[in-house]
Formats: sequence, C-alpha cells, structure tokens
Amino acid sequence: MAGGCSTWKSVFTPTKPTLSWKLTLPKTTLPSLRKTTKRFAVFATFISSKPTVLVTEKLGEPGLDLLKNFANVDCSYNLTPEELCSKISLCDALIVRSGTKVSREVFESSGGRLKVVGRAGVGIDNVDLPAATEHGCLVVNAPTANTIAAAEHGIALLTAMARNIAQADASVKAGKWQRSKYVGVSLVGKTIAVMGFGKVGSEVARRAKGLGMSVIAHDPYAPADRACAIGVELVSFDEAISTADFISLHMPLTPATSKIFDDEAFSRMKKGVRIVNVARGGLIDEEALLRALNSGIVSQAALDVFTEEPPAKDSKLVLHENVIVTPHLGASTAEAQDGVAIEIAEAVVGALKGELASTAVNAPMVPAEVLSELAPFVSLSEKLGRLAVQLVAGGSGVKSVKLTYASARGPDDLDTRLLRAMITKGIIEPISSVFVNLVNADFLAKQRGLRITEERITLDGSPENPVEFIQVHIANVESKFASAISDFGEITVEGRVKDGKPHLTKVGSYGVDVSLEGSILLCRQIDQPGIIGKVGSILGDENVNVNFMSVGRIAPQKQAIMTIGVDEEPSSQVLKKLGDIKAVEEFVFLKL
Ligand SMILES: NC(=O)C1=CN([C@@H]2O[C@H](COP(=O)(O)OP(=O)(O)OC[C@H]3O[C@@H](n4cnc5c(N)ncnc54)[C@H](O)[C@@H]3O)[C@@H](O)[C@H]2O)C=CC1
Ligand SMILES: O=C(O)C(=O)COP(=O)(O)O
Repeated sequence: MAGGCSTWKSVFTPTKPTLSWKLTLPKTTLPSLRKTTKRFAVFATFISSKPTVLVTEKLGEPGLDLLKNFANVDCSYNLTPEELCSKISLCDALIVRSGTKVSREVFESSGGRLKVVGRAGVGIDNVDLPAATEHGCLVVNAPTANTIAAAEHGIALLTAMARNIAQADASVKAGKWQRSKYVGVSLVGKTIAVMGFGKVGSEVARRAKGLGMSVIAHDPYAPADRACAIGVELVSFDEAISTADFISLHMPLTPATSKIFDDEAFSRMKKGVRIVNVARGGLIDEEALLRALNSGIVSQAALDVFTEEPPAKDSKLVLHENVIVTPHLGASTAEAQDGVAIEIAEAVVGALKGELASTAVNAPMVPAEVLSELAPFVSLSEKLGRLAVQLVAGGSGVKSVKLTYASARGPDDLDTRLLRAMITKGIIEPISSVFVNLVNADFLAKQRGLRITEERITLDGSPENPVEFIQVHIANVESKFASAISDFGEITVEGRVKDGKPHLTKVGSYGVDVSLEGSILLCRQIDQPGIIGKVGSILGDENVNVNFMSVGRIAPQKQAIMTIGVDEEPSSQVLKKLGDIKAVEEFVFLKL
C-alpha cells in the first residue's frame, strides 16, 4: 500500500518525529531530539519500500490480511532460536504468541532493524522487555480479545474436573464402564474463590454465579463496588483460600505472585479443595501442589498452564490421576484468535506508522538528555507510587490520585508526563500483568477507572533542579497504616532527591527521611527512650541490615514515626516481634 509506505518513511525522518517522541520531550530538549532522530533517517534509507513482518506462530487470517495490506508478511512457524535470530535482521516487526521466546539474542541479532514486537495475547513473559527497550523496540500486546475465551476455558476445566470428564472419557475409550469410580461433585451451592478479579477473573465469577456457586474473590486492588455489582465479596487471601471449595487462578505472574501457592498456602486450604489454573503455571509451586494432591489437601487440579511449557513428558503432576490438563488452550477459540489477530495487527501496523500505541507494554526510546536530568526524579516517582499503593488497605479500590510537583521551573520547562507515567507505573504495576510506560500510562489509568490529577506549586529561587519535591495523594481509601492519612484525609507520601538519591520525606502529616533503596519499615510509636535500640536489635538478631533510619515526632514524649530502610525482607516472626514492642502503635513493611 503506497500510503503505508510513505507514512512509514516519514516516521523515521528528522522532520517528523513520532508522536511518542513529541510526548516525551520538554520544549528545551528539541535540539537534542533533532540530533537523535538522525539515526532513524539513516536506516530509513536502506529499508525496502514495504516493511517486513515476521509471524512465528499461527495467527488468525483477518489479522494476516490486515498486515498484508501494509507489509510483506513472512509466516515461518516452528523456527529454532537460531533460525529466528538469523531471520530477524531482515524484519521490521515480529508477531508471536506464548510459544516463541523473544530473547535478548533476538534483539541483538536484529541489528537495530526490529522496531516492534507484537504479542498476540495478554502475557508477555516470553519477551525480554528490558532488552526490547534497550534496543529501542516497542512491544505491544492484545490484552482484551481473548478474555472471554480464557474465562470459558476456566469454566470448562472447572466442570470437567468436578465430573471427572477426562478420566471417564479415557476409561470408556479403553473399553471400561466404571460408573461408580467416576462419581463427581456438584458445583451448586459450593464456594469458589476467584484469585485475581481482573478481566478474566470477573468473567469467571459471572459464569460461576450462573452455575449457582457462591463466589468470593481476592484481589487487593479491585474496587469493591465492581465486585459488589456482580454479587461477589472481596476477601483477604487467607479467607479466600481457607473457605473455598474451588479456587480459580486469574492473577498475573509477577515477582510478588510467583509460587504464591506454596506448601504454606496449601496447608491453609480446606481439605479436599479443587484448583483450576488458566493464568500462569509459575503462580503455583508445582512440587508443592503434587505434595498437596498426594496428601489429599487438594483433591483435584485442572491445569492449562505450566512453569515449563510443554511440561516434561514424565511430569508426575501432569500424569497424576486427579489432575486434568490442557496444553495452554485458554485463548484458543476461533473467535478469540480472530479478535487477537486483528487487535495485534492493528497495533503493529499503527506502531510501524509511528502512531501512539495504546497497548504498548514497554517504553519507546527516551532520549538520554531527558533521562539524565530527570533520572533520579523518575526513580523517585515510581517508588512514591509503589509506596502509596502499598499503604492502601485491601479492598479499598484506588480511584483518585493527585500528584503535586513543587518546582521553581516554569510550566514549559518541566514536562511532568514522564514523572506522572512513572508514578502511575508504580501504582498499577504491582497489581497487574501490564507494563506501564510513557505511552500507555494514561490509557491504563483510565481503563482502570483511576483518575489522576496534577497540581503545581511554584517555588521561588533557582530553577536548577527540575523538581523540589513530589507528593502522591490517594483519596477516598483506607490505609493499612493510619498515620499515612494526612490532615486532608488522604494517603500522602512525599519525596525529594537528595545527593542524587530518592528520599521519602513525608508520610501523612509526619516529616520523615529515609533513602528509598531496599525496602522500608514505617513504625509509629509512643516517643520514649530505648525504642530505636529495641527495633535495631530485633532486626540485627535476624541479620536484617538497616541502611537508613530516621525518627520524626510530633512533640517530645508524644508520638513519633520511625522510618527504617532495610536491605533484606524481615521474616513474619521479626515483624511480629516488632509489633509486640509495647510502645509500637502500628507499623507496616513496604517493598520498593
Ligand atoms: N491460559 C491462557 O491461554 C490465558 C491466560 N491468561 C492469563 O490470565 C491472567 C489474567 O489475565 P487478565 O484478566 O487479562 O489480566 P488483568 O490484568 O485484567 O487481571 C489481573 C488481576 O489480578 C489482580 N492481582 C494482581 N496481583 C494480585 C494478587 N497478588 N492477588 C490477587 N489479585 C492480584 C489485579 O489487580 C488484576 O485485577 C494473566 O496471567 C494472563 O496472562 C490470559 C488469557 C489467556
Ligand atoms: O494471552 C495470554 O496470556 C495467553 O496465555 C494466551 O497464549 P497463546 O497466545 O494462546 O499462546
């Protein structure tokens, strides 16, 4: 398509920077932008008139048709990693599903030509995102088109498991007729815990209600009113796993959720519980699940996803008689695959044209000049967002966030979009499978009903520093740490950059000072001698290294807030010991 071709070229010439570049840059950096974009003009001169898109896994025809209107499309399935690496230097875009590992080597082998990776689905754990970003390659996904398919597959596994469909089918086909062996359990009136009440989880909940089940859900970040609207009660992790007859997993795989279902979690479940997993295999410690199946804690499991895919042929879990499995089929319906194919083809074509991608999952290149000035503030912003959201009590539902920037710079000299995006990233990322960046932060906040407003405080004095301090306020929520609620009734955290390092300088209405590295403990206590020593020795006894400590108080002998930076995560016993100190009124552990 001729139009497509000319638009493609214009994206990579200095005269017409892409929308994402424009969004990134404050006015003051425009000369450096011109310098940076020159390198795009260089490769624009030797690419062919049509871009080339490599598709390495089966993609629906409607998506392929869309791509073919714009690009040369090379469908090469089942490539070895070496074959992928050797082909990639001839490609401008790559489209994959969950079966292709897009490793650092792929980006390195592309010689800078690969501009977009499209993941035709939700999870992007098979794409090396840091490597993509380092190589200036945008990664986009298709987050909505397979939601219903995944939810339906979850329900299919739930019912098949409860009625032993797979085992009974195999038995009849083997010439047997074992009616009493395959007596199942009924779903009606049973309690199902939906772990992760996002797009797929809420659709599963809706369907389980239709089956007459009582539905509870655990999702610390889902708004209670959304759950309430479909008659679902949001409960704590412990309550969910200890009261449910069935547990269905729908949370993303993140460092916080990796192997969240371990021996300890299984030991707290109701004996005979049944588990469905159509999310990610890595959520479950598979060895622990096998032990729980063998001991009878878990009576059945239905698994679509595995830590390693495909799992080993002799996997004891897969071969277990009380386990039914499918080969990662959650998204595999004709309808979902057509939808995903269209969604990803549009996103890839749009990205190749330089349009702003609403489903971008990594940052496009941020010019070094902008980053070097804003770098410590970027890091501060993400950490403040991450801290603020962890202070929210589960089930509150974050809806309204206000960001305050105090700066001596004029509005035109300070582009807060990168800071806002990083605060949004800090708020959303710990609770979601999505990756947030400058391109998609506002879109994701909006999609989640998160209203983010910004306010400037103009300071007198030298505008050397882009920002003096940043505050994040979360309104209309309860806090796990009551002292984090300011006089205005909002969770408030404030940070500054000191000696190039991000510091937390205010929590609620209390002035504090702690360097934001490692993790932190916030502790409110009666101001009296000896507390610092007690806390220090409890942490020291457990080899938890304190890297920073400060105490801010309202008035002598009244309350004080102690902020403690720690290098290691304290165990639950240590946290309990801290809570047992008489003068300690409340405390919270926050991961950065
Ligand atoms: N088997 C398959 O073929 C498919 C699998 N998936 C997987 O299903 C999962 C869910 O996908 P979506 O619903 O589209 O994502 P989503 O982002 O809409 O929902 C995830 C939900 O999990 C919640 N969450 C985050 N941390 C949590 C925690 N520690 N405990 C409880 N909840 C937590 C989030 O607040 C969010 O509401 C993902 O892992 C995705 O990769 C999705 C589609 C197909
Ligand atoms: O969308 C997802 O997260 C999935 O797990 C679907 O994977 P697939 O595209 O079917 O390989």
